[in-house]
Amino acid sequence: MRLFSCLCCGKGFDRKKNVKTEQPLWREFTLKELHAATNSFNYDNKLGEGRFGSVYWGQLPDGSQIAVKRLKASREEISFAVEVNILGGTRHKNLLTARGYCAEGQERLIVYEYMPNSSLVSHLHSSEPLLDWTRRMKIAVTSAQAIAYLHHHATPRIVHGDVRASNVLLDSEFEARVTDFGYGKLMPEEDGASKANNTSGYLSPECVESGGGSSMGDVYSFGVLLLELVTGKRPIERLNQTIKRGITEWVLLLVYEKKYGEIVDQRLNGKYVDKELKKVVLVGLMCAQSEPEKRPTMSEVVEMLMNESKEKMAYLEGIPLFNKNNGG
Ligand SMILES: Nc1ncnc2c1ncn2[C@@H]1O[C@H](COP(=O)(O)OP(=O)(O)OP(=O)(O)O)[C@@H](O)[C@H]1O
Repeated sequence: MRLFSCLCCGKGFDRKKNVKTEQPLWREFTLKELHAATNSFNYDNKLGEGRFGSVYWGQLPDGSQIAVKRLKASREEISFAVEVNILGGTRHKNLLTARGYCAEGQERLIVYEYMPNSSLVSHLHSSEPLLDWTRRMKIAVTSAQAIAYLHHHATPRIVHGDVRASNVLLDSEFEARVTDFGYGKLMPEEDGASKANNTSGYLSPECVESGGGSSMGDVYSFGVLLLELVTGKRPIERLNQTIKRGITEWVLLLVYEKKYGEIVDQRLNGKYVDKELKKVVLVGLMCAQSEPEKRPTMSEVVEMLMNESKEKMAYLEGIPLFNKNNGG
C-alpha cells in the first residue's frame, strides 16, 4: 500500500513539470538503496542514537552524503504518513532538510542531509574544538530564524515541541540547521518530548503542567538555549549530590549585579563582544520568563537579535525583569 503523497520543496515542486530541470528534493527511497548507502546500516556508519532510533551516515550513488534515521518501532501508519509529509513540505535554509523516507515492511526510515559539524550540544559540552564567539552569534540568529519560520510562515504552522541544543545541527558554515520538528506526534506517549525536557531544563512551566508543547513553550526553550550558547553551561547544572542550579536563575542574579564577565563562557578567554553578550543574555532571559504572556514571539526574538541599535539595547535594559527592585 502506498501511503505517501510526494511533497517536495515549500514552493510546491511538481515532479512531472520539473523533472527535466530539477532534482526532486523529496522522494521515496527503497530499503535496498538505503542498505547500499549505509553499508547495510553498519555499526561503523552509526552517527548516534536518539529516542526515536539510530542515525547512520550514508552516501548515495551521486556522491551526496545523507543521514538515515531508522525509527525504532513501526508507527501507526497514517500518523507516520502525515508527519513525514510535514517534514517533506517544510523547507527553510536553517531547518534540516529531509530528503525522503522509506516505508517497507516493518522499517520506517527518514533520510536527511548529512551535517558535517554535528550538533550544537557536542560543541558546547564536549572536547570538540571550542565554538568561537562569531559562530555562536551566527547560530543564535539562524536557529531563531528557523523556529520563527515554523511558527509564523510554515503551512501548516508548526510547534517544534523539543527545542534544545542537541536538535540544532551545524552545517559546513556553522549555521544552525534545526531538526526533530514534527516528531511530537511520532513519539509514543511514554517517550514524549515533554517528559525528556522536564529533566533537561528546557521545558516551560506551563508545558510541564500540561504535558504538551506550544509556540510560547518553544520560545521558553529557545531562551534557555540562548543562555546555554553564551555560558557554555547546561540548562541544569548539578552543583553537588543534592543541589541543582537552573541556568535562568543563575544568569538573572548575575545580570542584577551587572556581572556579564562572569556569565560568559570562561573558555572563550575574554574573546567576545560585550554588547552582543548583553543582548543575547537579555533576550534569552526575556524568552525564559515563567509567564508565557510576557515572552516575545519568535519573530520578535529574531528582530531583537539582529537589531544593533542603541535604542533597542536601552529598551531591553529598561525592562523591569532586569531590575531587581522592579521585576525580580
Ligand atoms: N543529519 C545529520 N547529520 C549528522 N549527524 C546527525 C544528523 N542527524 C542526527 N545526527 C546525529 O545522530 C545522533 C542521533 O540523533 P537523533 O536526532 O536521533 O537524536 P538526538 O537529537 O541526539 O536525541 P533525541 O532523539 O532524543 O532528540 C546525534 O549525535 C546527532 O547529532
